[in-house]
Amino acid sequence: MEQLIQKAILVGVNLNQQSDFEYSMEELGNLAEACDVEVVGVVTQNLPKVTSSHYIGTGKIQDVIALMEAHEANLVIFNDELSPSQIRNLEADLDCKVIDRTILILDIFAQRAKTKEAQLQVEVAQLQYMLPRLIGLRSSLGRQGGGVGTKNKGVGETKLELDRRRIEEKITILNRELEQLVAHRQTQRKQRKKNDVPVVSLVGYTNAGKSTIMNALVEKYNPTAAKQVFEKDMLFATLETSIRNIPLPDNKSFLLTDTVGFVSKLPHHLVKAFRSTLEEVAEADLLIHVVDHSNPNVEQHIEITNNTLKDIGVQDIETIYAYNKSDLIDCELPSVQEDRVNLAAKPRIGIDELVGVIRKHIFNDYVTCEMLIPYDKGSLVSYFNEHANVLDTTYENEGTKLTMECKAIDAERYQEYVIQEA
Ligand SMILES: Nc1nc2c(ncn2[C@@H]2O[C@H](COP(=O)(O)OP(=O)(O)OP(=O)(O)O)[C@@H](O)[C@H]2O)c(=O)[nH]1
Repeated sequence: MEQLIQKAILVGVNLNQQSDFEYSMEELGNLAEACDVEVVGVVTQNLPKVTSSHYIGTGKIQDVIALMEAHEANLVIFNDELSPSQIRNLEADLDCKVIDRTILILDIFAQRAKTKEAQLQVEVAQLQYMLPRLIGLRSSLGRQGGGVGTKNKGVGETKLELDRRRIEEKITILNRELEQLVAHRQTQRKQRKKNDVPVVSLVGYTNAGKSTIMNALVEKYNPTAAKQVFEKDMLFATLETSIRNIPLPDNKSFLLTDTVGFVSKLPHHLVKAFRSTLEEVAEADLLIHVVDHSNPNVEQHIEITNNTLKDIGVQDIETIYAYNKSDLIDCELPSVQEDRVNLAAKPRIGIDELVGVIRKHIFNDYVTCEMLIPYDKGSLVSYFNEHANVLDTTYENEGTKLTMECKAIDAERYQEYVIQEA
């Protein structure tokens, strides 16, 4: 089927002079591009309060019509979530399809979802969004085909024909299917906890380079591991959580997880639907907050990520900052300052430095010590060989002498054998 080229006008209302308004419009443009929509014009309005019937004032509607005619646009995208009646009124006046930021993000997620779990999560979010809008949508069914792209494989015309009850039933069925998948993942997570391997989670704004950092670490420390994770220059390339083991040369290891990237105003239904995926982050021992150092909006990206983390209940987890893509700007590379590393994951610069900072955090409850363990306590030597980082073993008259980095708690427990502690 031939794909219609979508040319869009973006519309935003700056309520009470918000300081991040311009940035939020720029982000809307990026989201539209991620959906293969060409942005041909932008209309903005400063308002103390949006109008309940059309969101923007009548004069601005004329501006939108004029721009649409000048650029042959066939789509109008609003920067905020619209009510069903606003969409209906706007479509009647503008005589074209009108969508909002939420639908746009849901659309991108629908296109990107690859695993069964992500597909179910997106579908639930789409149906939840549609539910209160059903009445409004029925009257303009022909136009409101659930998003911008013909590629959208989520809620399409056929689904919109379902009545409210059938949609509710569908949501229940999907949630049940999801529960089973989630239960499986929770079992795996419990197992990991039991194994006592620290979990480190990559978080950050979409496209910051999380997957690239993961691939760089896997390539260096675990090259025989499963396939590389998907890295691509597009928003929300990663929607699913991938987990890789990172074994370090001194027998220590940690698990690294990569998950969905964030963007401002991430739709509420979507965050809710993805909660199970994001739970991985909530249970991490350490977060690596990845930022695109070359992006002029880096401060906003950090704030958006921190706010989203707060929304999903992730607080009080130790965090280090990875200023990625530092090759694209003029700065010292690599460099480490306390909990921050400047690196460039793509050309593989600063990976060791990042691992150094990770180590400092996750293995910081270890102490270096020497123990002299009597020969009749052979099982203790085996224990340390398994649970500590043994640097040297010698056999003395009185017993086995281990020089090692062990858990501080073990050094305390077996204090009677400690002959030297650093
Ligand atoms: N120049 C440069 N480009 C990089 C660097 N790291 C990543 N990139 C590029 O940035 C783009 C995004 O990288 P990803 O690793 O997919 O980003 P992500 O954070 O996983 O993205 P989402 O899945 O959208 O959350 C890709 O085109 C990468 O090749 C870097 O250090 N330098």
